[in-house]
Amino acid sequence: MTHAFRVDLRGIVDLLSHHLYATPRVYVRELLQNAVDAITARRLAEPDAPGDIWFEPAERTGDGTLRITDTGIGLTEEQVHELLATIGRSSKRDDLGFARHEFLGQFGIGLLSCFLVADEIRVRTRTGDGPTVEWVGRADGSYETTVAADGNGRAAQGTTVTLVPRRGEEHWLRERTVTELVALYGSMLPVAVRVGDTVLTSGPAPWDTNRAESASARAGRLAAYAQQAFGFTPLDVIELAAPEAGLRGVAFVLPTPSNPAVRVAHRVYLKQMLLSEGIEGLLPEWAFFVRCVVDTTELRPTASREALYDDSLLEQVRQTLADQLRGWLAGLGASDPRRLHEFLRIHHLGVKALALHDDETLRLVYQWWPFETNVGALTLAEFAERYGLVRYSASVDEFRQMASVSAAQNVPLVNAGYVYEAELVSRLGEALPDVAVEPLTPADLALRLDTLEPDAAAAVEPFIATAQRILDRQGVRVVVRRFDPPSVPALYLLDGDAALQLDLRRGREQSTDVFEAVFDAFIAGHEDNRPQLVFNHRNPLARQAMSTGDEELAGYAVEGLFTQALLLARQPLTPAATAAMNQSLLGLLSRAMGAGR
Ligand SMILES: Nc1ncnc2c1ncn2[C@@H]1O[C@H](COP(=O)(O)OP(=O)(O)OP(=O)(O)O)[C@@H](O)[C@H]1O
Repeated sequence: MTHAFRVDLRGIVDLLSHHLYATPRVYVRELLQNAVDAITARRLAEPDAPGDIWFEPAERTGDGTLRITDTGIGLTEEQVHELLATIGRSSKRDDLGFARHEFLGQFGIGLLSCFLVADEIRVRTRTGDGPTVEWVGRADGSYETTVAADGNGRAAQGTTVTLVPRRGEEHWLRERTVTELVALYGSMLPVAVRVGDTVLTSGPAPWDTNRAESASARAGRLAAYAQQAFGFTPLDVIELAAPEAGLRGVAFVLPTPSNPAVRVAHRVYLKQMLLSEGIEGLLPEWAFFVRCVVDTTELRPTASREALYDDSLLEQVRQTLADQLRGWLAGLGASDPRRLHEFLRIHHLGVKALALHDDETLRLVYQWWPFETNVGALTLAEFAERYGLVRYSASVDEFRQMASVSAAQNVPLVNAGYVYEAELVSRLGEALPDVAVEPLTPADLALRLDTLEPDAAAAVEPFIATAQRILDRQGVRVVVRRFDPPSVPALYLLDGDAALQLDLRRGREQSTDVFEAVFDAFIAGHEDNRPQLVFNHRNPLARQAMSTGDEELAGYAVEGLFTQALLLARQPLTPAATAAMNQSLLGLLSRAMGAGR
């Protein structure tokens, strides 16, 4: 024997309230939507039928209930049983079960959201010349249907829904809340919506064009809209259109930096009714510098109406809108460089992220974004024009170590150590074939420092041996070179490999016996990858330290110059380095004051 499923309405309401809808506010949206759909359905056969929706909040009805009346198509008694009392049944799907294009609803569950705030839903409805049908549905799952006696029916075709509040939820049905929610969801609807005596529909969408309006008046109006809707005055407004999804709208460029890790939520209307203010995924991830408001006729909502269904149409729309944002950005360089500068100052992170995948944006960064270099702030275009080769450091630390020395050696250097920059600069070579780029690491720089003449090299051997013995415990390799500027006595050079080796050595020092062998395996064969301390033979003080016969003094000088070089390279002082600094400072002080010997 076949049985039909039975549904526990209490369970369903709990499911809706706790898992489907984010807030009870949506009950207003669902009621509005049903009223609009009913008017649409009536107008299919009767194009001039009235289109009015009227909310009477608790203060007005006087008995704590909320009434909402529409001039829509209404329902017959049979339809009431079939549609109102059957969860999941909707009149807005075609014979094949697809959502019908002209309607907002489709799932056949929206009315249930009223149980988030009401214990009882009463419907009085009349279609054509038929009798008025009354339906009362309760949150416990029971319902009754009656046909109103002659003389007690509705005067006109349409439907009135009355919500009897649930205990503790009465505030949802009061005038202030209802007005706020109707204005939020319904202000752009093409039918007249009233709460009490106040009309809350405010006509066309903000982005609709009006021939009588000047461009600056339009810009001012849209800016005012952004201020009221989102609380900021946009840096610029970008027009959006994706005809494949019947989508129109605007993107407001944020006037302050936004966090790229946080996806921006957009305000999306579906057939002129607000779907949600928190729709994500409308734009590609890199577009975190705009907030949009759009209306679409074709994109599909999920059943909760809190999100858009992520299908191929949405993917296509994302591409279309991405192209429009890119086009705006590219055009700004030509039309309004000042604004572009301002935009880049605020949103360079987003633009750089985009430039990683998009050549046009990469060219924009190349042309307009000022990089830190060791010859002042320059755009890459200016840098390439002046020096031919774009030599760059891929880390801020390495740039700091190399900046002054490489400048003194006529090696102009770009700091590409900030987020995305190294990848961007290295991509320049592929995207712009005329631009030559080359990374520079401290190890490369060390190779460019002049070695000593054989005699001089032999003379400093004993010093190198002493210095190396002292600095072995610091994990650095001692080298003597000649380089500019002569004012720098010693240079601490640490590149990526050396940094890894240093970490491994520190790890080994702190590890237990078991892991020592593991660390050793990684360290083996990489002894020469230690950071280098390069003494400058051109620096008088360094040379004095190299030639003094006083071994104690030389030792203090080595430790002192080492810690100074470490600090100049903005490296952290390890306990061993701190000990070396103290020893050197105290030793030198005591020598200077003649207390030692
Ligand atoms: N004001 C109304 N006038 C006429 N019919 C209505 C009205 N409200 C609801 N109905 C009927 O009841 C059905 C169920 O409504 P419900 O809101 O639960 O679902 P839906 O609007 O079809 O879909 P969705 O779950 O996407 O909102 C509708 O399909 C419609 O036929």
